[in-house]
Amino acid sequence: MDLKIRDLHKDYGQFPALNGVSLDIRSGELIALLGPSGSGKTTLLRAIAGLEIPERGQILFGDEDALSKSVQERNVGFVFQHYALFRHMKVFDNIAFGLRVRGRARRPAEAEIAKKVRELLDLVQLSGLEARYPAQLSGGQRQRVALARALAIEPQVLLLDEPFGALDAQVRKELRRWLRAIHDETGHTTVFVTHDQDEALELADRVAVLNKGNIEQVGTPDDVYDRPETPFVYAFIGDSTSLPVTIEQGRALFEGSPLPIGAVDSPDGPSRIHIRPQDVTLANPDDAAVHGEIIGLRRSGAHRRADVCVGKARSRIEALLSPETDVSVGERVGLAFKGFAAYPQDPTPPKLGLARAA
Ligand SMILES: Nc1ncnc2c1ncn2[C@@H]1O[C@H](COP(=O)(O)OP(=O)(O)OP(=O)(O)O)[C@@H](O)[C@H]1O
Repeated sequence: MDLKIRDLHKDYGQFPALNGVSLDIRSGELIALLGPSGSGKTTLLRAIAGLEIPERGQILFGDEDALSKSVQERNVGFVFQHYALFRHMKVFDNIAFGLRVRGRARRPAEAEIAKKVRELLDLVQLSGLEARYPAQLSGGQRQRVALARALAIEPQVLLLDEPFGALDAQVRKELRRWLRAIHDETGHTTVFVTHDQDEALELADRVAVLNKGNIEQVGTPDDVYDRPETPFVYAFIGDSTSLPVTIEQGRALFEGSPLPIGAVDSPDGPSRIHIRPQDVTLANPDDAAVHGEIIGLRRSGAHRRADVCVGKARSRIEALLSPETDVSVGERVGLAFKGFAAYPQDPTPPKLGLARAA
């Protein structure tokens, strides 16, 4: 079942939560809606489910107009961040619920429901726990029950709203891999809301990056990370810091001096050079065009991160260093850049570059 969303608008009073969103979701695809808090992810998911009525636009399930259908008719499976399991029902009955409440004509026989529930318990690796109540399960187990319950109705589309948001980091990571494996096994068209970029990049076939009710970019994890189309996507996905520059005939001038990053394919005028911490290397301060003072050093997983203050405006540039790098706070260092992105003040189009020594 593929999904087409066309020019969707949803306002809350004067506030446009969705501002003309268009998105094609392919059958069997796992797509992540990624964006900061308030960017419209949940509103878009709820509009697909039929829980929000948009002011304008179109939602097609295959070739059928979904907006003229009720929530029930759309037959979507929904999993929320805060497990909405029925507390007074055992795991088995929670999973069976969606099948049991169907009208008589569509309701399977109880033996068939039991078979389906057992298959799902197996799929979500909870066999043996069917007689427990939700209160007797861990958070991760409850979310797996919620997923089994959503899958029981054989939904046309599976919608997941930060399903692991309330869980601790280790459990989140495990469930992420587990969800991907289940998706590969069942092949449901799945829309997954998250504000966690690692989760989106690791899990999804494609990522739609939302900002202020608009989609800024849709692409594979590699597309959005390596080829961000807007400064927002560059800054939101992956770490980066930036320097104010002036572009003059393809050269980037930082406080009047040319940066040794080669030609910048960007219009003349004020601009910013954005740099990822892993693209910053330390150099001899007497030879480097950009130099500054280390104002902070901290351990970050397998690396060390250094904050370097550069120029008269004391712009902050972050560098990712090997833990053995022998530097200390207060030290003067030079900086070289292996890669960068330049965005004119008027933010399109982006120009990504590989820095070359001048
Ligand atoms: N029922 C409502 N009434 C008024 N404003 C709302 C309502 N629901 C959402 N909004 C506003 O619409 C915007 C988008 O909300 P939405 O929940 O879709 O964002 P989100 O990207 O899912 O955020 P989060 O990651 O925090 O859940 C927000 O600014 C929010 O305050």
